[in-house]
Amino acid sequence: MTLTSAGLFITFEGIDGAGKSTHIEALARAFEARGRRVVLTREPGGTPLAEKLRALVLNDPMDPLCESLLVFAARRDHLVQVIEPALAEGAVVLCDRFTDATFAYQGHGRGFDLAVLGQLERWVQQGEGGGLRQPDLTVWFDLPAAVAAERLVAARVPDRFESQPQAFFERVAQGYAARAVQHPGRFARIDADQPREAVALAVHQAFVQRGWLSPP
Ligand SMILES: Nc1ncnc2c1ncn2[C@@H]1O[C@H](COP(=O)(O)OP(=O)(O)OP(=O)(O)O)[C@@H](O)[C@H]1O
Ligand SMILES: Cc1cn([C@H]2C[C@H](O)[C@@H](COP(=O)(O)O)O2)c(=O)[nH]c1=O
Repeated sequence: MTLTSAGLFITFEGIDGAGKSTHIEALARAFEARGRRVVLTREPGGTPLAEKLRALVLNDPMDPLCESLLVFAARRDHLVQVIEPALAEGAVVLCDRFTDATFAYQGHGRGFDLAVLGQLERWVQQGEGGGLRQPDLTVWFDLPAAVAAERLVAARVPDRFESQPQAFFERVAQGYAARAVQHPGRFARIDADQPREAVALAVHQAFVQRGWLSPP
C-alpha cells in the first residue's frame, strides 16, 4: 500500500447517536462547491467485502478479539480498495468512523487490550515506506451518553452496539477523549449538545480554520 498526501482524509467520530451522519452530507456539498471530488464512505464498510464484515460485526455475537480483527480486516480492504486510491487522485475522503472508533468501542467499551489494537493499527495502516495512514482531521462529536440515548430512542431498531447500556457508551466517550489527548493536532472537538444549526456551524468552522473551506 503506497501512501500519498495528495487528497484530504477526514474522519467523523462519536458515540452512537452523536449526530455525525446529520452533518457529513452538507460538508460534501461544501467541498464539491469548491471543485473538489468527494468520496463519502463509512466504517466498518465502504467496499463489498467490508460491508459483509460490517453485517457480521453489527449483528452476530462474538468476542472482543474477533470483533477487533473483523473491523481491522474491513479497514484494510477499505484502505486498499477505496481510501488510498481516492487520496492518490486528490479527492476529499469523508469517512464516517475509522480507527479511533476501534480504540473507543473495542478498547474502552469492551475493555480489549489497547496495545494489541495499536499493533493491529500499525499492521493495517502502514504504507510501503513505513509511514502510518492517519486522518488529516478527525471531527469528534462529543455528546453525553444520556443525551445520545434520548436521541436514539425513536430513531431505529438497535444493533449489537446500540443496544449496549449507557455505561458502555460512557466508557466509549472516555475512549474518544483519551484519543483526542493523544492526537491533539488532528482532533477537532465539537460540542454536539447544541441545536443542529450550532453544531453545523462549529463543524464548518473547523474546516475554515484549516483553510479548507470558506466561512459560510
Ligand atoms: N443537534 C441535534 N439535536 C437533536 N437531535 C439531533 C441533533 N443532531 C442529530 N440529531 C438526531 O439524533 C439522531 C442521531 O443522529 P445521527 O444519525 O446523525 O447520529 P450518528 O452519530 O450518525 O449516529 P450513529 O453513529 O449511531 O449512526 C437522529 O435522529 C438525528 O436526527
Ligand atoms: C469503525 C468501528 C465501528 N464500530 C461500531 C460503532 C457503531 O456502533 C457501529 C457502526 O454503526 P454506525 O451507525 O455506522 O455508526 O460500529 C466499532 O465498534 N468499531 C469500529 O472500529
